[in-house]
Amino acid sequence: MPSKLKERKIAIMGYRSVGKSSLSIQFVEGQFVDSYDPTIENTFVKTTKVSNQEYELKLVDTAGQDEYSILPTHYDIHGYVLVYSIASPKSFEIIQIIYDKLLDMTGNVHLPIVLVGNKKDLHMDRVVTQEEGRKLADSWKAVFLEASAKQNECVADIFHTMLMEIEKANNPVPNPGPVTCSIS
Ligand SMILES: Nc1nc2c(ncn2[C@@H]2O[C@H](COP(=O)(O)OP(=O)(O)OP(=O)(O)O)[C@@H](O)[C@H]2O)c(=O)[nH]1
Repeated sequence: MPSKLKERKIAIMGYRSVGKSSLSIQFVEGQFVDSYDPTIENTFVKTTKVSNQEYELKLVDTAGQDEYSILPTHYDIHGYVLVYSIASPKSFEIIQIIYDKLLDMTGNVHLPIVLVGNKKDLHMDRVVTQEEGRKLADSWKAVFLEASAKQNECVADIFHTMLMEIEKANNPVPNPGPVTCSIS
């Protein structure tokens, strides 16, 4: 018997211009837009299936944050996708500040988080190594992925992994197995 549709809300956070909107649009609409249009706040909705469970996924694409930003408050967020660009050291610095603020804001010691190093297609401009990203995610006990919204690499994995992390947080069960794009 098919299980009931579950509703899940995910916030996508990170420094300006790291590709939060591009990842959302790639996942929801299957396209990449090369122009840059700063986001105020946008919500995307998509139904998707993971491990035989149907989800209605609401993606809250937030306005880019910096070290001085007050994080947007939503009380019904199930998980957080934290994005930096592998070509921007500043965005990697900021993601750590955002993480600290998130823990402060929610009062939780552990949140379902997927850390994403986006723009992995920009090989020549890489300044944040895979190792640095993985280490940071390990320190948070979060999942780490590198992705490219431009080349649609590992984009669906981000959101599917996020849903699995939320499931795990809600009812700890044995790990369903590795995801192709996760780096551990
Ligand atoms: N090469 C490359 N460029 C990307 C990728 N993802 C996004 N971009 C580009 O980076 C710029 C910023 O992308 P956005 O998706 O608007 O970034 P954002 O994080 O939503 O930006 P804010 O709304 O300011 O927070 C745009 O010019 C995109 O085309 C990627 O994977 N590879």
